[in-house]
Amino acid sequence: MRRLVRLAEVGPDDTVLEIGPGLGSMTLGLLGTAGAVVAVEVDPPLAAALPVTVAARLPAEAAARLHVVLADGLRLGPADLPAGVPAPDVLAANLPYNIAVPLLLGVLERLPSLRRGLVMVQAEVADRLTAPPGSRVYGAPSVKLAWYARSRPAGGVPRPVFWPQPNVDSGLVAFTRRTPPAPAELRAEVFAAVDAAFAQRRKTLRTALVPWAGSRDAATALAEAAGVDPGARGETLDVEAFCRLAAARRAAVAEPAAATQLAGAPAAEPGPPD
Ligand SMILES: C[S@@+](CC[C@H](N)C(=O)[O-])C[C@H]1O[C@@H](n2cnc3c(N)ncnc32)[C@H](O)[C@@H]1O
Repeated sequence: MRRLVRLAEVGPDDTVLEIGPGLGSMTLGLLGTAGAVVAVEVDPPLAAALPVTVAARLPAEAAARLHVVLADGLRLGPADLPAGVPAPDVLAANLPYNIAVPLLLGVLERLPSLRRGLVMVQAEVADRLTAPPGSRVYGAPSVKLAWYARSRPAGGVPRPVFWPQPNVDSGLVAFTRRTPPAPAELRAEVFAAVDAAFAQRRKTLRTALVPWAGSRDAATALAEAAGVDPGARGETLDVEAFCRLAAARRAAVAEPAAATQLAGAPAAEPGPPD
């Protein structure tokens, strides 16, 4: 946990968002350097115990920089953040592993103040989140994270450093927010194309995109309009190519002739990112 805190490189100008502080081992470290820590805990007894733990171990000045929020990180939005505290610019967290991907993508979507972060997740999830196109583990989480941020693996965390020892390995993911590769209003359509492409990842785009495009012909036409080989698989496409696919579909739906071809294709509804 000390390594995570050190690698997060937080300073007195940073407000750190920690999701799932649990017993507070990481919170204590973060309070050593951060200007403020907003710790979001869903479990009421743990949320109540955290300020007590911190007050018992740190000087009052440091304890005063902790702001505990009793909330579900999966629904966390700006309205849940403490008043009078600068909005968090850094996410530093040992995320609950079973919901790490939707937690990460969700806070990047709903909290635009987050500029960078370092999270600990299950090792396989770290590999998937940071995988480049063409990699065996590249998938929907990789593309969706690439919409929001540049990411990189920041090292593995072997089981024996934990007590009790978990039955999975852990990995760190560092990220820095980027300007999204397409306008925000296209995000749901891009993610719908991504979900379709990876729902059948061994299939070519002309087949895998049928549920999204409406038909095989429409999927082929959209891929060609986007400058993408319809015979390629989704795992070869970067986020920019998925943006071109989504833009092609938007354009086709807006055009009556193409809309006829695309009849029956479900429109992407704005929704949660994962
Ligand atoms: C330190 S994290 C995860 C630890 C470890 N990586 C794992 O997955 O087992 C565990 C903490 O996250 C909290 N937690 C779980 N789900 C949460 C959620 N949706 N929002 C905020 N906190 C959550 C739990 O109550 C617990 O205190």
